[in-house]
Amino acid sequence: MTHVKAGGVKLKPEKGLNLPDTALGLSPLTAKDEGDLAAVIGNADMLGYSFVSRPEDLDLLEKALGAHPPRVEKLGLVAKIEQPEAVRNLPALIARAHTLGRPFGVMIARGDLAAEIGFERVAEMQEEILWLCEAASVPTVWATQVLEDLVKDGLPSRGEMTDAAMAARAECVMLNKGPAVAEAVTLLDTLLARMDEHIFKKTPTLRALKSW
Ligand SMILES: Nc1ncnc2c1ncn2[C@@H]1O[C@H](COP(=O)(O)OP(=O)(O)O)[C@@H](O)[C@H]1O
Ligand SMILES: C=C(OP(=O)(O)O)C(=O)O
Repeated sequence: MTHVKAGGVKLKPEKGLNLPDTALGLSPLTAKDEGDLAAVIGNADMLGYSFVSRPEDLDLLEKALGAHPPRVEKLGLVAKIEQPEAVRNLPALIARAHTLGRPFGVMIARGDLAAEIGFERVAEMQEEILWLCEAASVPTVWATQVLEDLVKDGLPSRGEMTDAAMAARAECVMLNKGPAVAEAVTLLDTLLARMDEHIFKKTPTLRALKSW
């Protein structure tokens, strides 16, 4: 441990650990995930795939889904982009996803992404993900800590209002759970409607892409 808030913090149980400089060689599809697939297929409209980083990861999931015939074409797939490798491989991931014949989207999973690439690089990588996805007509989800102070404590910070408004550049926004999540939905609705009149997506400078 090299850095901690003044006064210290308690590590909560079952928290994940990120080891950004280590190739863990973990599969993004665990035995538990495979066991849960039947319930997902039976109940959900889409499936969020955490720590997907290579096109082969998509094949792995597709194969596991194939074990539950008939094929559910309509089950959407959302690739949660949370590692530098996933940003680097995003064009290949999108190309492979387009062969699968199911709705496909990308989540900018800023929680793990920040832990993996460093907080100071998140905005930059977020841009890169938005550019690539716009070019490929892949819908994006602006996720993690959106209006977090409002959702948790009932009052938004100034900074998070701007972040939430900028979410208009994605096709979808994810809110995390909390007591004031209903207020956040109402506020987001207003904010995004205002931004709709204001901007259309983004104006990329199309600099050379380099995720890491
Ligand atoms: N580099 C990695 N770091 C952490 N988890 C990984 C990694 N690669 C694959 N995984 C898999 O992803 C799972 C974590 O998924 P999950 O907890 O759903 O993540 P999220 O934070 O996106 O919700 C782990 O069970 C693990 O098997
Ligand atoms: C969306 C994310 O994952 P989780 O589902 O763990 O919040 C994230 O890491 O930002």
